[in-house]
Amino acid sequence: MVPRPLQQPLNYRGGARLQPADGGQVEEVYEPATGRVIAKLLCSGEKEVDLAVQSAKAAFKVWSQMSGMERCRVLLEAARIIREQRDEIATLETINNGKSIFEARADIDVSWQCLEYYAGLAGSLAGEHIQLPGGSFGYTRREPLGVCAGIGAWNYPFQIACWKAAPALACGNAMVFKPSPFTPISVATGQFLCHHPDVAKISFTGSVPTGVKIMEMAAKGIKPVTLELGGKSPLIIFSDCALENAVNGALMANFLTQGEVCCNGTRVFVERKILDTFTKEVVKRTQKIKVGDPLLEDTRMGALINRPHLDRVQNFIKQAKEQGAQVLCGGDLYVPDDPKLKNGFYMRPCVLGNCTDDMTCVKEEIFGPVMSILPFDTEEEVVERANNTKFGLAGGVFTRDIQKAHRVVAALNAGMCFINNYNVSPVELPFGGYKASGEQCLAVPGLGSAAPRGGDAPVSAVADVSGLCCVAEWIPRWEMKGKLEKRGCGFGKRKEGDKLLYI
Ligand SMILES: NC(=O)C1=CN([C@@H]2O[C@H](COP(=O)(O)OP(=O)(O)OC[C@H]3O[C@@H](n4cnc5c(N)ncnc54)[C@H](O)[C@@H]3O)[C@@H](O)[C@H]2O)C=CC1
Repeated sequence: MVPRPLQQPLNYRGGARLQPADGGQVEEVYEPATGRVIAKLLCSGEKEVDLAVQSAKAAFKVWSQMSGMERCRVLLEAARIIREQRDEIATLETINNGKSIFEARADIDVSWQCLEYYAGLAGSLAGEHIQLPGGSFGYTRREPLGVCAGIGAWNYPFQIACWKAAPALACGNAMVFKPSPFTPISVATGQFLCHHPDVAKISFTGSVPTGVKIMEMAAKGIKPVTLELGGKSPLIIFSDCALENAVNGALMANFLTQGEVCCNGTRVFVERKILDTFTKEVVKRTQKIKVGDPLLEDTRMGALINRPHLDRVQNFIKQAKEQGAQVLCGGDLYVPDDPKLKNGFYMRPCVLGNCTDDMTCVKEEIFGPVMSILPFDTEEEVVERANNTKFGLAGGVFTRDIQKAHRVVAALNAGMCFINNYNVSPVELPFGGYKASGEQCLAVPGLGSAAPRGGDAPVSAVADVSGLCCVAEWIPRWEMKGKLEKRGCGFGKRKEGDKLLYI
């Protein structure tokens, strides 16, 4: 595992890679798999942010005047380049993030598919013609906002950049994107962006506390924001489920990307009648997950993002034990045999039993590979408990009773629901949540129930971006049954009374 040394500066603006014009504080970037420093990052200051925004503003003048079809061609070309370099980008993503190469490849596929999807929409964005009395008429135009700022989290670095950029660009906006390097200066960079008078909209993915700050900053400039924040989603397993599929779903819902996924279903409610059987099977399967070098093809769980985050996840487990939860498997640090990985940030995936709703591990987002199992007795009870959270990002139900399935997901206060499946997010569907999970969305007629992610037009709302799980490839990871045909079981939910069923 030899990462190529960075040959060029990281900042990209005005068509070239450049060192930041100011800031200049050096931060070390770690490789999660080995714990070693793989790059030194020169942080960007206020002047650099301004130069990036000015560059985007100049690009906006040209880009916004292009027709949708012209923008479509450019986006398709970008998608093609990413597709051709998929393996190389995925390798860098794995080195950078610690997730398995298997997952990283799927993330890159999602990224180019997202660009293709919005390229396809760009040519058909249109306003409306409205008849008025006496033969008069009015019309609406879809207009881009200007320069949009995208601020991303670290768990899906490349994908988040594409999710935010693709819809913004398709609609004629320009974008300045700031990834997450985990530094105080990077926060300042984000703040400069949010406060910049030439930034018209902010699209943010990250934690709830930062989301609150972003909203406060945006309010000062009266800028629209789109927030994709954290979650603590419920996964409800009824006794009439197909057990093996439900077990697979629980693994998928908890251990994807080392558990560092906002929409993971980490509160696993299991109907008491099957609690023992289900738990035993989940533990057995969890113990078989291959943890280790993320660049190896058969690795199914890589390293967590960094040491402080690993410590944080470990603390959640310690606290869970103190509060009475029982560690049924995993939760301990893992040191791979390969000596070059011995300083990596690994842990074994953890299943917690004996959990109750008031425990910290059940209430707070851990953002690591920790599943909490909670028994329940009735449908009414479990729906109430599932909704008893400050979050509302996703939810899942496993049952053979299709009426019950739809009844329960309709009752969940969650932006995305899965039936007999989990973490399937085709690009055509909206992605976002309720309550502190932060989505602010607008339905877009003609674009499905898309929600704006990356910048949109004031008179027209805009396109959304959704992550696209490459279903056919994802599912075999946990050996879920059904593969593509299971797609018919999922659906996205935009707001009450406006649900999008997809078949
Ligand atoms: N709902 C969704 O779609 C997703 C949500 N997330 C959430 O993201 C969180 C983990 O990501 P982190 O990177 O740790 O989140 P974070 O909130 O610490 O940082 C996110 C980004 O905001 C920047 N930032 C931090 N403080 C800022 C400030 N005051 N002003 C402007 N920018 C600032 C960071 O540098 C980074 O680029 C989890 O809570 C997770 O649930 C992650 C992925 C997807």
